Amino acid sequence: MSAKSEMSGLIKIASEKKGLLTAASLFSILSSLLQIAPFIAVYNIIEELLRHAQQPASIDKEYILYWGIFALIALIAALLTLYIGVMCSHIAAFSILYKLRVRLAEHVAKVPMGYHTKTATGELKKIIEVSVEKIEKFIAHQLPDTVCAVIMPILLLSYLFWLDWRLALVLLIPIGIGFWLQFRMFGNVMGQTAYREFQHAVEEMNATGVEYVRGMPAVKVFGITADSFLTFKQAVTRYRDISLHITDLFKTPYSLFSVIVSSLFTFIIPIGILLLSGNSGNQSFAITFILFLIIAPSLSTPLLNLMYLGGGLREIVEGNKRIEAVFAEPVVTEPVVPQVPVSYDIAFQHVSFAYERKGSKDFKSVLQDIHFVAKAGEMTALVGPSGGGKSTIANLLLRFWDVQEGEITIGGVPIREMGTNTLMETVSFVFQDVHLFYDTIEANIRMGNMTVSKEAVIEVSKTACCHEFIEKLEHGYDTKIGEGGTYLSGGEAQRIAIARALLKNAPILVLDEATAYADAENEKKIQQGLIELVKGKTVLIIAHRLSTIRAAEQILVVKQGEIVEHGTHDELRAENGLYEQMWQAHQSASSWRLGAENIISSPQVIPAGEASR
Ligand SMILES: Nc1ncnc2c1ncn2[C@@H]1O[C@H](COP(=O)(O)OP(=O)(O)OP(=O)(O)O)[C@@H](O)[C@H]1O
Repeated sequence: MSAKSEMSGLIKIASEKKGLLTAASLFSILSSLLQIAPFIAVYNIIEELLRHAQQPASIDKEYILYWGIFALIALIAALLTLYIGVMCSHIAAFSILYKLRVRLAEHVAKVPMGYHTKTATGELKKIIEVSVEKIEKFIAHQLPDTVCAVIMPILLLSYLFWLDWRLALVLLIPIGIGFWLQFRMFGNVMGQTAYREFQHAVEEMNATGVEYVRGMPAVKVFGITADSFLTFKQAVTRYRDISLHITDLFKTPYSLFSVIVSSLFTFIIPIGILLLSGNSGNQSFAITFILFLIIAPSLSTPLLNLMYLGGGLREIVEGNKRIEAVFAEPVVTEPVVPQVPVSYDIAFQHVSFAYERKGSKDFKSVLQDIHFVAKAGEMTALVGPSGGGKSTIANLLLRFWDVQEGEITIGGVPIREMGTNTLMETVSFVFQDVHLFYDTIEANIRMGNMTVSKEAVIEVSKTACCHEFIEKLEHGYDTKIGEGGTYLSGGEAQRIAIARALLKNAPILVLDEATAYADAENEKKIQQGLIELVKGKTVLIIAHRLSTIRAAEQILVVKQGEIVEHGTHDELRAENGLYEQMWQAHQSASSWRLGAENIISSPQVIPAGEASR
């Protein structure tokens, strides 16, 4: 991407508040102009002092006072206009930021859910927080600062040219060298690549640092061989190497630039003395020369600022690219006239699906020709080895991704024709990894249905076997999750999620390893409650513990993206195929885990994948 098109994205964002930003720039220029005024005052004061150097008594004190007051007023006005300019740019920045964040959040809510599984939450959080914050830096600071850094030297140089073109011309030499050095640092491909690599190294180090801290238990157990430790170590080493490379690359141009730009007056001293020596009686030239010596250092500040702005700009451009990448994610297509199903059979019709590999246009085929009907009012179970594609089948029902081949229908209506809202109202989902919000337990359960009574909340909680432990908490249903040390175990969180899904009372219920964390006793209780509550609903259940789906009207055995067997528990056992092997492994694992007596009727955890191997 060219620098021009990189910048155009930022300019487009900034143009949303064109009026305010134009005002900010105008005030910035005005402030730059007013900052020159004290130099004019100094020039006139020095001139008056030198003119009467032989007879100090004849110095026009009023004249000096006049220019003194002029300089003071100009300085106050410069500060005031700078303040107004900064206010305008900040108001513009924060309202743009607000809109940008809202637009991002709205867009993120509209992209297929699959996007959230491939994009790490931390990455998205960083884009919404950090990258957007950088836009603030650009609009509120960079834009007015750049205007100032460009306009101020132009105005000063014009004034100096007007005073004495020969000395001003000499000043252009170091300034020209300065710009050339700037270009060498940030403008050329090598500098840009190095800077981009440096940015990536910083991000990688931050990300792996977080991972390292999160994975501390594994690091403690596996020590320096723990993956997160090694990756973090590599990231730190890479950061060191690229920092050294950048330092090496920039050390000469950076030092030269700083030295040259900070000592502009050293360039005019020899020329000034030369001109003065050939013109020793010219007092007015002497004053001009002094003024040049005073003004030249003030040219350094905006020029040095330009250099820092150049470096900062790259960071902002990179941040903006990330924001644009989020906006470029296609949203779920919504039908023009959404259809509402009247019955709730789920049908997968010759569905094939492949995941897009991250960062490439390659696809990884995961499901091939999946064809089945999950009848309304019945329980359909998906079982099979790990990685076979069970969760993918369940996720496709919620349009996490759209299928590449075939069709998924509910009550005969293709899910693409239903509209997201109708689909979400029709299907209730309990994931293996539950997310609970930082809110009360009751609010977390009510998410599924805001209008029901407290009694109904308690009722579903009893069914999901969470009422008992909620009652034991200090504030019962009003306990805020995550506050005052209230943290729930995986099993407890899952039971709350089941209660939430039950309260939603949607005609279709999908349970993806919903009771995986429950102990055998609780699982049995939840099952009994569920049997009552799911009567009349279409249930799609994924379970590794085969005992939990024994009663399902239909069991589909999924292996390597295909349905290899289907039938009831008894039919599948009679087939003597993969299901029977899994069942046998499951049975022996249960007796091995629990002992020969089989104290609890429901067997213990053993992943089907392991069992089938
Ligand atoms: N978001 C994703 N992007 C790319 N590949 C994925 C994604 N999710 C799953 N896969 C891959 O798709 C295949 C099927 O995964 P899926 O989770 O559907 O299997 P599963 O049968 O539910 O497994 P398990 O029983 O272990 O939960 C696996 O090879 C997995 O690596």
